This record gives sequence, C-alpha cells and structure tokens, in this order.
Amino acid sequence: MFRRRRPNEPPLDKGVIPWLGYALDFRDNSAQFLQKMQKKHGDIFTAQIGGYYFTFLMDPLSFGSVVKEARFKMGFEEFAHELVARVFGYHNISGDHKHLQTSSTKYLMGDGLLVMTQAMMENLQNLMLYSVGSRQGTNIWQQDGLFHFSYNIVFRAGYLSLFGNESAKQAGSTEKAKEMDRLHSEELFNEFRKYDRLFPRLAYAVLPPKDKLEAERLKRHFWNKLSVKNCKNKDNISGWISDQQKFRDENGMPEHMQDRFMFVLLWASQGNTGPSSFWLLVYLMKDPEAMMAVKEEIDNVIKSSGQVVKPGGPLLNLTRDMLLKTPVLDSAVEESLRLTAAPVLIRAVPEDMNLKMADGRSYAIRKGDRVALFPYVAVQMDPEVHHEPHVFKYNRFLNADGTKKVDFYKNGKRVKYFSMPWGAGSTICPGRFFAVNELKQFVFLMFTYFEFELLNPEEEIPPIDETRWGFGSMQPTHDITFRYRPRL
Ligand code: HEM
Repeated sequence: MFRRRRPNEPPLDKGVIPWLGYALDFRDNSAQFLQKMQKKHGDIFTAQIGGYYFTFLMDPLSFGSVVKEARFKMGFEEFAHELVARVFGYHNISGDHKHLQTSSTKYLMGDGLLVMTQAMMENLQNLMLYSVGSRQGTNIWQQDGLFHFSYNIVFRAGYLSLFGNESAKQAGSTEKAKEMDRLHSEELFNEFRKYDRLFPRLAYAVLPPKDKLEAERLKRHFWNKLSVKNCKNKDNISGWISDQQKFRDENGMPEHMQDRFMFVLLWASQGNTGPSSFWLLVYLMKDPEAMMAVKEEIDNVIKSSGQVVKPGGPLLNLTRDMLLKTPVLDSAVEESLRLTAAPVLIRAVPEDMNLKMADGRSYAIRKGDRVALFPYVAVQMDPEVHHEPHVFKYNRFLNADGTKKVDFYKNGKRVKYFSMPWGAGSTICPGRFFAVNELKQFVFLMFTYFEFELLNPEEEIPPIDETRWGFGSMQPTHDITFRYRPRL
C-alpha cells in the first residue's frame, strides 16, 4: 500500500483499488489494458495486479534482456508450479521440469518427430476420411462449424498420437480398434471443451461455486480416463508420454499424482493446436489468392513425391520430408499464429536486479516482483514491425526468392523477436515443431481430400474472444459455418 517509485525504477501505477490494483482490467481484457498503459507510461512500467507488482516490458528490441536472463529461470519454475498446482492439482517433484524438456527434445523433435508424424497421419486419416464417408463412395455436402470441426479433428488425432490407440488385440481387430478410437476420442473432446471454457476463470480463481464443482468433476474424469492404469492397455503410446510416466514412477511419485500429470500434458499438447488450425483455415478461406498459392504448393509437393491420390487408390503417404518443402504454407502458418497466438510470458524476480533496455536505459527491478512480456501487443501488432498488422498476409514471412523472411525492423533496428507464439528462452514451447507439423498435415489432408467453403462467403471472420488473452492460442467469440465434401 505504501510502495513508492524509487529512483531508477520504471513508472509505478498501483491503480485505485488497494491490493487488487488493475486485476480486473487485466483479467477482462489484458490486451486493451496493456495498450492503455503503454500509451500512458511508455514501453516499461510497473502495475499492481492482485497483490503483485508486474513490470511490463513493451519494447521488443529489449526482449532479449528478459528472455536470456538466467536468473529468471528459477523464478519461472516456482511460478509455473504454483499455477499447475492450483489449476490441475499436480504437485511436481524435483527435476521433473528438466526431464520434460529433455524428453520433449527426444520425442517431439528430430528423429522423434518422424515417428510422431507417421502416427499423426494415421490418426488424422482414421478420423477425417472415415467421418466424411469418402471411403464409402458418398460425396454429399456436410455442414459444421469450422472452429468445432478443426478443433475436434486436430485435438482427437493429436491425443491419439500421443496417448496411444485402443489395443487391436483387445478390440478383436484393427478395424474395431479404429472405431473405438473414433468413439472415445470424440467423448474425450466433448469433456475437454467443457473444461476449456471454464479455464480462464479457473486460472484467475474467479469461478462461481457451481462451475467450480463442474471443474472438479471434469478434472477427476480426465485423471481417470488418462490414468497410468488405463494407458497400460493401449497400443502405440508415444515415447513422450511413456517416458514421463517412467521417470515419475522411478522417482517414487504416487500413481494418482502421475495420473494428474497426464492431464497437464493433455492440456499443454491439445489446448492450442486445434484453435490454431481453425484460424489458419479460416484466414485461407477468406483469401482466394492465399488459398490458390497454398493449394498449388501442396499439389506440387505431392506430385514430386510420385504419388497420385485417386478414388480407391492408396492413401496419401505424407512424410516429414514432404512437409519440409512448403515455404508458402509455412509463412501462412506463421502469419495466422502472429494474429491469434497471444501468450503472456511471466518471470518472477529472485533478487534485486537491473533491466537493461536496448537504447541503454537501465531500470531497477525489486526482488519478489514479476516481469512480464505480452508480445501480441508489444510486437505482433506493432505497425512499425508488421505493416497493416491486423491484415492476414499469407506471404508476410516469405522473401521474394521463396526463402523464409526473418528480417523485421523497428526504429531502423532489426527485431529478433518479431513474433512469439511459442514464448521464448528456457520455457519456449517444446512441442512447437510437432504442432506446426500437425497444422500442416491437417491442411494437406483438407486440400487433398475435400472441397470446402464457407456457407456464407460474405460472413466476416469472427472476432477473438477477449477473455482468453495470455493463455496461448486465442479462440473466436462464435463459430462460422462451412460445408465440405470428399473430392474423391
Ligand atoms: C499452436 C500450438 C501451440 C502453441 C501456440 C503453444 C504455445 C506454448 C506457449 C506460449 C508455451 C509457454 C512458453 C513460455 O512460458 O515461455 C508453451 C508451453 C508448453 N507447450 Fe506448447 N504450444 C502449442 C502446442 C504444443 C504441443 C502440440 C505440445 C506437445 C505435444 C506442447 C507442449 C508444451 C509444453 C509441455 C509446455 C510447457 C513447457 C515448459 O514448462 O517448459 N505445446 N506452449
């Protein structure tokens, strides 16, 4: 209450409500709140939010001094453990964050990614090609919400690829096991969406009692469904999941706590990619030139792999190698993430320290405070860095010679962190290569196997739901209807 700004500290704004400070403004619309504060105080300021003092750094040229500062690492872990305990009921053991990183490098990148790409392909094909009946020779138009459709398919395929398939032996046959995969992943998705809707208010600890009970019920549902015991009966469990279980088991973690961790992993791995696949598709569908460029690239990649996808023929074998030959699609993916992925990066300050800005200014930051970056406002929407930042330009991240564009400037200086959908530094999303792969596989299959269009081509892209800023991929306020039918 008595805190005053000291010499060399950033501008301090405590708000008018004691202790709470700006908690409500931040919760209701973090982006708008930060834009207002940036206008009032400039590119660094300290705001009181729910009893904590957060120093927001809004100058992207200075992001390196937060992202690369080793002293923030410990602070982040403490903060993350607290949040995970509150929202998921999971209590960590020593070394488990480090192990998650090592295991993610092994199973979600490099050679591990080859295995995951194959698994994802098989699961996507099981869900997408079966559900439209293309194998049954029908080609009638079907209608769905594009957000629901994309999230549903990408969530379920991602979940099955990581957590494993029904055992063919127990099911009696491979076909029966595939059918069971389709049914139970659908059920899991429906329950997940209920939790997903409660999530922002759960994270801010503002759920009314009835919803709190529902969140508790859902958590238990997932602990049970994803339990180590149930996992043991699955086929094709990914190394990522089995390695996490093995590590915790060997380090004496009780089984019920391991079950809880499985839900943390489901959340981290499936909460963002589905919504992102929706934004990618909807932006492409509203931009005929982008649509054509991506379609042409996909057709060429398939053609040069020597495959012909035709009715009754073999399914498309989309390899990791093929997915590496798509600069246009890569740029479209990056652009849609720039527009719709909006994490807040928070670091706890372990000791009094100085934060150096790119222009030479230096600010004193107090022990116990938090430092935060919100790249969405600070850089992804900065018109100086990204011309017409609200417009989807599928080739924004493409040079004229077809290589990836990485040169973006502010005040004549090169901006290293020009878009940060994955966070950065020691906590950067370890699933990012797998996630981009998933998005591209989904788009490849949509373009290869289906005709699809918005039911009303004039309908605007739905706006972003402003209550979810800070949690990763944003979601739309409402769905948009589209129709699709098999090409083959
Ligand atoms: C479009 C999809 C995705 C987006 C936008 C996304 C974004 C993020 C962000 C912003 C963070 C926090 C970074 C930070 O605080 O600095 C994160 C963490 C994480 N993500 Fe992702 N992610 C996506 C997909 C995935 C997938 C598919 C997986 C796994 C298969 C995954 C696994 C994780 C894990 C385990 C963490 C925690 C890392 C840690 O604590 O060090 N993510 N993700």
